[in-house]
Amino acid sequence: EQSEDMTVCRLILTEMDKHDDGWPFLKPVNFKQFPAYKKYIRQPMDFTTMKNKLRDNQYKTRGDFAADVRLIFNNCQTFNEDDSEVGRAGHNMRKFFEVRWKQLL
Ligand SMILES: Cc1ncccc1N[C@H]1CCCS(=O)(=O)C1
Repeated sequence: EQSEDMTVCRLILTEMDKHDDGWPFLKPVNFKQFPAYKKYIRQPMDFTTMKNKLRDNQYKTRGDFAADVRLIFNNCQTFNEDDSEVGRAGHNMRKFFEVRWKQLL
């Protein structure tokens, strides 16, 4: 059911927003703080942008939603060393998402 699908998406996004390791992904990366980011990351994404897209009904399927979540963590791996605060948070949050995503299938 379409609306139930979006309920699951909203639930997972809320859980990721509250997760201890979610802090690097709450808001768009600041290009002033990270000038190289704009050059290397073609499609930035973050939890607040996703919340707004959900609100504006911009996700038609669960797949569309999952693609944006995976974009966040793929961008994180592209820009951050695995052995860094943000890099580790990204790996932890990706794992959290994928496990939760399957549980709520
Ligand atoms: C996800 C990400 N990728 C690359 C650089 C930075 C970030 N996140 C930042 C978000 C604001 C707080 S911070 O500046 O410590 C980390």
